[in-house]
Amino acid sequence: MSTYQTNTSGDSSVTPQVSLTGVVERITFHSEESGYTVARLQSPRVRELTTIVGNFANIQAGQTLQLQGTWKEHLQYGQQFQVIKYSETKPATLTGIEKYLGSGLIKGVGPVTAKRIVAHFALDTLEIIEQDSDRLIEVPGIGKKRVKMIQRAWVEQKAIKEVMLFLQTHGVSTTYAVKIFKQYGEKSIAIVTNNPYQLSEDIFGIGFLTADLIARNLGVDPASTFRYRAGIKHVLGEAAEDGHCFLPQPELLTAATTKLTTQEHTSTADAVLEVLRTMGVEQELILETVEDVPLYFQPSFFYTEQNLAISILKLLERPQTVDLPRVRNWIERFTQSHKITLSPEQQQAVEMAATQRVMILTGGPGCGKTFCTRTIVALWKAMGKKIALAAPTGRAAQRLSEMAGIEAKTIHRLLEFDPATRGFKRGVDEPLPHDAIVVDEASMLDLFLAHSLIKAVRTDAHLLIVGDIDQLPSVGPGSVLGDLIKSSRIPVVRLTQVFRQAQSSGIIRAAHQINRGQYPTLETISDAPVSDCLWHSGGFEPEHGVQAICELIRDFVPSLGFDPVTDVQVLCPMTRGIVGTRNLNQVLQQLLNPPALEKPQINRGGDMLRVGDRVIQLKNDYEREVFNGDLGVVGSIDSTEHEVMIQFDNREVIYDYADLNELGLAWSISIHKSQGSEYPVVILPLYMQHYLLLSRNLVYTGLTRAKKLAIVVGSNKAIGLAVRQNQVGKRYTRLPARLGGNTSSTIHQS
Ligand SMILES: Nc1ncnc2c1ncn2[C@@H]1O[C@H](COP(=O)(O)OP(=O)(O)OP(=O)(O)O)[C@@H](O)[C@H]1O
Repeated sequence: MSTYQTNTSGDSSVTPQVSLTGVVERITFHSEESGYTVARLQSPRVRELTTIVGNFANIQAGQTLQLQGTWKEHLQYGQQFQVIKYSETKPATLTGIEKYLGSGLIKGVGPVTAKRIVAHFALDTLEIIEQDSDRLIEVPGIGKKRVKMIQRAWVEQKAIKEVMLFLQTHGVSTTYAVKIFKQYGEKSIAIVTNNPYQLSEDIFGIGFLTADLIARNLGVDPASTFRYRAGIKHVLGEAAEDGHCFLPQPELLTAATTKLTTQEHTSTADAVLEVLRTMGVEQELILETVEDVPLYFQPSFFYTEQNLAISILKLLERPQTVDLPRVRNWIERFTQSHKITLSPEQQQAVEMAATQRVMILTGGPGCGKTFCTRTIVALWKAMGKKIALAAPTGRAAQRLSEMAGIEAKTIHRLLEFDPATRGFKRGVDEPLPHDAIVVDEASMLDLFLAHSLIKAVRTDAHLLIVGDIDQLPSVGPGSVLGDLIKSSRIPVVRLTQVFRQAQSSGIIRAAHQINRGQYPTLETISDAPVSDCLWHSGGFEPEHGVQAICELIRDFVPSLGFDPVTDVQVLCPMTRGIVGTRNLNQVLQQLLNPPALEKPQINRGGDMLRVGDRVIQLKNDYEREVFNGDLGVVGSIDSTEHEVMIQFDNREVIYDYADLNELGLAWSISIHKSQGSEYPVVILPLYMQHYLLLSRNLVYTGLTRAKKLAIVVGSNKAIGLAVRQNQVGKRYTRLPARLGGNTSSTIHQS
């Protein structure tokens, strides 16, 4: 039996503490994050169920609890028992045991199996599972495989409980406790006690602040070098999340000093500098001094940037001998037979693809990048080259396949990612077998992916990098496409002419206007719109915007023949706020996928995830082969196996409950996450509440995700501000300098 203290602030001085015993009948609400729980308890000899409220680590229906707390009168819900402390005893009645076993506590045992087990072993059930679990084979319908599964799950849940108890007392939520356990197993407590900051390196979702809280609860000295090192790395990690490959010393010092100062401890720049220098000497960080400014890199960033530059220079070194008149002849015959005319810029690009090993093709929407790429692919085919097409995301690869008429792969797949080694099979030692490679949506290439790709390209192969430089930079660190162009080392063709077919599109016109810093032409919404690029003022307040978005999705969009559930994507500049993704997801879920009896759902940290919900993957998961930004739909929820099935395009992928924080609702997603994808209809809320994030390339990227219809919702002021703002999102990188490019300052902000 274990005793747990809950965090509820029961005012015991006013109402006396009393004891209460009972069996948990059902859980009304449980927050995985905080453990805050509302449950219904059946007490012996009491007819009515009691509502209990408090923080619980791992509460399950069927548990027998002994509680201490106070009675409270809740204005809305009446009398409740506010739990201060609780302990658990094993259930003692047949029904209690059955409920406990079947509550989902053990993977592999649902209510039906629980009934069978209890019918066989009666009151000895729990003792047998604990001490003589091989006997489970005696239960009809349970085979050897299931026995093994139950044995494993039983041991795991016991160990989890222990780890939970330890972590809860040190301020960690139950969700993270499960993740910590999954990562470290039985070593969890030892690792956390030894170095709580390890968690922030190993576990997705645990950052320095959570680790710091645990460390504080464990009594780690706030002035310890140990803590300072973790704080400095954390600041560099945060900078990487903002896209930087390094930080100059002054910025790093300021940020780390602030981060390391707490109520009990004041950190100083001198103290941080001392630790920073040691980290440099010990190569825990790489120090590079440029123009007298010390720059600090995480080692992997430094070496990757350096090696990427070396790989590119190597590709550029190999000369290419081509018979240019023959190429021109081929282009003439090709364009004549296909009855097309290439613009001079396009002609230049096609010739360059034959004569240069590496080149970049850039330009805005409708300028014919795809058209040109198709011609280049045809030329390469005619030259007898073995060709590969790739893009950073599944969606972008799919689009490229459709447009180019040959199979395109994600870069991960092209490079043959191996989940076992967490590395790519293709690389310097085993390069790609292709003679010519096209990589599309190159604005999404971050430092690491670009390096993995380029080092796998044979030095005698061709590489065509296609991308729109005005789009948002990659989610990951670096600004590779921009840097490659800036270095002036790689030949670039910029397509600038918008083709007639594209000129009629209001979306394309608005995108080019935004790029030039002009207020875009948007048609005010009406019942019979002419343009495909519309504007709805969205009222004065963000609340009105939410209402407007709902009405657009419910009434307007279907009136134009679009499906409100599958065709529309709401893209927001940010997560927080009333018109942020978090709130809109709640509202749109209610509108588009409301609760229903036939739709199972699970509570995930206070948010519901329901069958039919649109979801987005939030990190690269190489084992499941699902990548950051992939969209799917909740297909089914299995409360016995603790698993959720997500349908991604044509693939079903299973998630354990504990891994559900890899997913977020996607009725509304951030513009950043939408890169590389296109949707029939895009709704783009832009409000002054977003002003810190509003920028030209953000709105440009959001708008150009729309294939058939874009609706901007929000104030003119916010749209105007975004269009004028061209200076945000600068990133620290040294790639242009490493390529030996003509950069005025070598400490580069791309
Ligand atoms: N040389 C050309 N002659 C005739 N039409 C062209 C030519 N180049 C492009 N187009 C047409 O212009 C339109 C836009 O071209 P394309 O789709 O290749 O642009 P893009 O730069 O790839 O745009 P996006 O970035 O939006 O995908 C298409 O309808 C295409 O067929």
